[in-house]
Formats: sequence, structure tokens, C-alpha cells
Amino acid sequence: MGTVVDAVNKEANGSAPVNKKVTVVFVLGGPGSGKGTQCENIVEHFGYTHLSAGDLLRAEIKSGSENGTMIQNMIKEGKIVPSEVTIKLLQRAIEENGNDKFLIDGFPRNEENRAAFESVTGIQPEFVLFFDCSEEEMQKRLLGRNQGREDDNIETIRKRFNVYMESSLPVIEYYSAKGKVKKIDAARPIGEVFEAVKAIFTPSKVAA
Ligand SMILES: Nc1ncnc2c1ncn2[C@@H]1O[C@H](COP(=O)(O)OP(=O)(O)OP(=O)(O)O)[C@@H](O)[C@H]1O
Ligand SMILES: Nc1ccn([C@H]2C[C@H](O)[C@@H](COP(=O)(O)O)O2)c(=O)n1
Ligand SMILES: [Mg+2]
Repeated sequence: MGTVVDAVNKEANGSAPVNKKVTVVFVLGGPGSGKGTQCENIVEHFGYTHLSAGDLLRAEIKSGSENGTMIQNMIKEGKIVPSEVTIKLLQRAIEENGNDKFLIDGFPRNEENRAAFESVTGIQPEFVLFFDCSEEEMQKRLLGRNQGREDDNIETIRKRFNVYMESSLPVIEYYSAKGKVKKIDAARPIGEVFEAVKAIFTPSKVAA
């Protein structure tokens, strides 16, 4: 689907440069809007690889990395981890994967994430899939998620909502001004949301 872009790593973070053509879709929306749930469906139907920035950061904590404690504290506070840490993890995951189509879920989360990713990797998203959902519904989902996440408690959830409103929505507005945002009403049941998602990923049949 669409154009491919050259992902050229400019030797940031001490890693080797990458020369790989990839298609990237950013999957954005508030905490609990259903990004991870729908990414799983997209992977199954459309052959993308799902990279969740939050999952990569949580794996980094578990791995005992030197940044683990800092990441854990920031996640507990609902704060955004410095871009260089998250970009390094995303970059490595893209490089190590044989696929050339990626859903990047929960990234970029603020202007620093966005600008640093573009300048380090050279990647522009094909488009941004935006799951729009009310805070009331997202809060209900997060409190019912039951996956043992340290940030799914009411105190951290409120902080995450504030960060989303103040830092993440402006990124969505940035891409919206470029005509790149495909907005989905994510407050509906999972199957209905996926029908809307499918319509975006299914190539349109143009008459010959
Ligand atoms: N459309 C939906 N209707 C009802 N529940 C949903 C819907 N989509 C997802 N859920 C449920 O809501 C919870 C949060 O979904 P999910 O983990 O996909 O959200 P997320 O956007 O990835 O959240 P986070 O940003 O916190 O990672 C899960 O328990 C999931 O099963
Ligand atoms: N770009 C990102 C993405 C995530 N984080 C941290 C902060 C989030 O609250 C947490 C959980 O992310 P989620 O699984 O809800 O997408 O991970 C970050 O710092 N930067
Ligand atoms: Mg998620």
C-alpha cells in the first residue's frame, strides 16, 4: 500500500546506519482507546508487524537494562520517556525484523518524540491511524483491563490523560494539518471498530 520511504539511520545512538525501505503507520489515541487490540487485528489481516512503544519499554524494564529503573519510574508517573531511549528500541526492532510494513503503536507521544524520530530515522509515516474515544470510556476500559499493568490505577490513569491532552493531541493535530490523519470512532464495540479499520487498509478497487 502507498509509497515506501527510505529509513536512513544517521548513526544516532552509536548504532550502525540502516538502509531499509519501510512503510510505517503511526497508531495513536488516548490510553485505553484500543490501539493494541486493533493492531492485533491489522497484523492478522494485513501482514504488518506491530511495534508497541509501551511494550518495548516494559520489555526493557524486565530485561534489567541500565535504563530500567528510570523507565519504570516514568511509566508509573504517566510521563513520557526521553525520545532517544524509545527511538533506539524502535529502530532496533525495525532493523531486526524481516518485514517492511510496521504499525508503530503509541508513538510519537509528544513533539520531542515526533521530531527526533523523523530526524534520526528519516521515516515519515504513511498515515496516522487515530482512535478517538471519550475519557469516560477509556477510563472504564483501563480499569477493567486486568493485565497487571502498574499504570492501570486511577491515579496514574489521570496523569496519563493529562499528558495525552497536553502533549500527544498536538502531535495528532500536526499530522492532521498535513492531511495524514485517518480518524476512527473507537468508542464502538471491537468488531465495529475493526470494520472501520479494514476499510482504511483494504486497497480500493479502481476501475481499469
Ligand atoms: N472497542 C472496544 N470496546 C470495548 N473494550 C475494548 C475495545 N477495544 C479495546 N477494549 C479493551 O480495552 C482495554 C484497553 O485496550 P487496549 O489495550 O487495546 O488499549 P490501548 O489503546 O493499547 O491502551 P494503552 O495506551 O494503555 O496501551 C483492553 O482490556 C481491551 O480488551
Ligand atoms: N512513546 C512512548 C510510549 C509510551 N511511553 C510510556 C509512557 C506510557 O504511559 C507507557 C505505556 O504506554 P502504552 O502501553 O500505554 O502505549 O509507556 C513513553 O514514554 N513513550
Ligand atoms: Mg497498548
